[in-house]
Amino acid sequence: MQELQERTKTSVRVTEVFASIQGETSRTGLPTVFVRLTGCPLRCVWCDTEYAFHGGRSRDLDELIAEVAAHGLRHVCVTGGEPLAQKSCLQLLAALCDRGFSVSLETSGALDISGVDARVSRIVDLKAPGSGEADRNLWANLAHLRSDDELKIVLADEADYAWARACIVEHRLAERCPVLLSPVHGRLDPTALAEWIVRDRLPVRFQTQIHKILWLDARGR
Ligand SMILES: C[S@@+](CC[C@H](N)C(=O)[O-])C[C@H]1O[C@@H](n2cnc3c(N)ncnc32)[C@H](O)[C@@H]1O
Ligand SMILES: Nc1nc2[nH]cc(C(=O)O)c2c(=O)[nH]1
Ligand code: SF4
Ligand SMILES: [Mg+2]
Repeated sequence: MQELQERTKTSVRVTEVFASIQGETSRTGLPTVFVRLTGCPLRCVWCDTEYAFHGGRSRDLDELIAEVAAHGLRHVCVTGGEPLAQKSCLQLLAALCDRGFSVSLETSGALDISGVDARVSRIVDLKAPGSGEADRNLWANLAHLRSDDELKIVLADEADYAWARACIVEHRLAERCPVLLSPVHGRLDPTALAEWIVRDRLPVRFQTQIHKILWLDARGR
């Protein structure tokens, strides 16, 4: 019996668990526990989290949730790597919701979001051409978005901005959920992006990664 229980225990591969200030999305500024899952099938050229592509440690779900709870915070952000690349991520998200946490998920937009627990706020990236991964966008995800989800487009240059603007019109993105536009850190001038958004009266929210103002590119922050 003991042996059977061991075998049926759910596990998930994790790179790091840490407490920080949420640096992105409309939850920006909230003290949050981050659970960074290992592995990603994409290779965005500007990715700031390449250290999560490999390695990590296989963690039992109950034990992982106990570690999250020990931080004593209400908000939890599951990210990666690409969290949805591991099937057990869906169980992790549901279990965190069951435990009463307010949960957000950061996902690339290349994997199906339809199986994610409805209590989770899903932050879905649309990959612009400058990422090198625009072919991976799963456009069918758009139909699953709810008002408490968010779309995020990270922009490397003005061509990416023009692409994002066209997408917003063509796919009526702003009618589905809030849309965030973010500069690639250290590459696109945030002021230029802010000015384009105001100039074009774009129905989006400008964001930058505030954790990089606070802690630069430190890991686990
Ligand atoms: C590291 S990813 C992990 C989650 C998922 N794989 C994704 O791409 O959404 C978390 C967020 O960081 C953003 N990001 C990664 N590198 C960045 C950079 N250099 N500048 C700005 N945002 C970046 C991604 O676009 C994504 O929104
Ligand atoms: N402080 C902080 N906020 C974040 N929001 C989303 C992050 C991510 O890597 O997905 C992140 C991160 O890595 N650090
Ligand atoms: S999908 Fe996310 S984790 Fe994967 S390479 Fe792109 S930004 Fe990095
Ligand atoms: Mg990050």
